[in-house]
Amino acid sequence: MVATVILGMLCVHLLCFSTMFLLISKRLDGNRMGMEVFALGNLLLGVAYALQLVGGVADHRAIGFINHTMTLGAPVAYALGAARFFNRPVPVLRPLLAVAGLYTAAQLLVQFTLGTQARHAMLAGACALLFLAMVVTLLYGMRSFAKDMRAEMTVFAVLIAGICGLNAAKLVMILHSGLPALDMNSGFQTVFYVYMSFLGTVLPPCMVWLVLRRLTDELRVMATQDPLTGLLNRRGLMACLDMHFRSRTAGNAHLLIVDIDHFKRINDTHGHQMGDLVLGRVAQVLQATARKGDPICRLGGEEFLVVALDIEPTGAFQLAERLREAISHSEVPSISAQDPIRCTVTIGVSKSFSHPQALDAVLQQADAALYRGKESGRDRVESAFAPLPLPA
Ligand SMILES: Nc1nc2c(ncn2[C@@H]2O[C@H](COP(=O)(O)OP(=O)(O)OP(=O)(O)O)[C@@H](O)[C@H]2O)c(=O)[nH]1
Repeated sequence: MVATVILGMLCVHLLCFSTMFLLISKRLDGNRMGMEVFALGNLLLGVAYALQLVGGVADHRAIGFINHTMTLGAPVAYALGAARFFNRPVPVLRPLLAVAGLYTAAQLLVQFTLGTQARHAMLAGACALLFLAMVVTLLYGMRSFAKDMRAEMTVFAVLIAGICGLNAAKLVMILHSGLPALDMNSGFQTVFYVYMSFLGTVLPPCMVWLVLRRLTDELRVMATQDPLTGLLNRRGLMACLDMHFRSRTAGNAHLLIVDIDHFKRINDTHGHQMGDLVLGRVAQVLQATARKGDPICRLGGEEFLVVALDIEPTGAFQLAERLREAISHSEVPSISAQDPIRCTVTIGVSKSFSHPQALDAVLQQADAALYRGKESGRDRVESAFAPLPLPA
């Protein structure tokens, strides 16, 4: 009786959360993060349990076969949904239909050769294996594709290991005691459905949490990154500097403004699309040439900022020279099969600074130096401090 009531509540739970997942997936235009597939998984399991309530556990009519196929289809759907959550573009309907077809055929074969007991044992065994595969994938994911979600993956692995163990126990009990092991009044069935009900309550909020995490991570990136070049934007740079100067050991920094020369001419001659490629190339060269860890940002248009951290004025000037030279030697293949495009940059270097609030002041210094560089003929480095002799 207890297990039957729990099963009924579990049905309602699964179907309600199926609707909720579907609504969430409709709101997630573009990347649905697999929510529509999780909705399908819940629907399959909810309907399977509803059929079980109607026909009884050991039903060997058509309804029992459909129930088993749907029960097995649910974890397959969850696994496909998880793959989509981790950006694997897996198909859903075809694999599910294939599993349904194959499993129904296997059920018919087992039923007519070995009987109902073997068919139930097969379901418990297949579910245990599927859940075991999920636990292994989750443990592997913690070390590879889901490194940033270790805590969440651990929770999922522990919860799914529980249902894997219960299915394995069910298999052993069916093989040992036959169909009476499936009696809804038995202690085992009560434990089984209490645990399933616990999963049905705990897992959906965990799923919603994962989606929320993904969305907030994406928002954070969008708020701090320049979409064209993937470099930081001004807000991202401020956050980086805040973090850097919070450290007690942080030394002085210098700000470099890098401005592409005659960029308007590149746009006018080769088109805006080519101009965008040049911006991307300059961004790559800056990243490859500057020291690892030095924040680089696109200020807007054809202006970039590089913050050289923990550096003396001579070093900052030398870095600016290195950047200027690397950019003047780099090429962007032309879309229209003409000669590759080259560009030069003029760089203004600020005086040293040691706190993030100085950003506006050092920007002005570097900007004034940049202006002098443009006035003096471009493709050069100017600094806000006294000219330094460059090493031979
Ligand atoms: N392709 C492309 N062009 C942009 C973008 N943002 C700004 N621009 C263009 O960049 C050009 C900047 O021109 P100017 O400010 O006159 O500078 P410049 O031609 O590089 O001249 P100097 O800096 O004096 O050497 C303008 O034509 C803008 O339309 C962008 O995201 N993509």
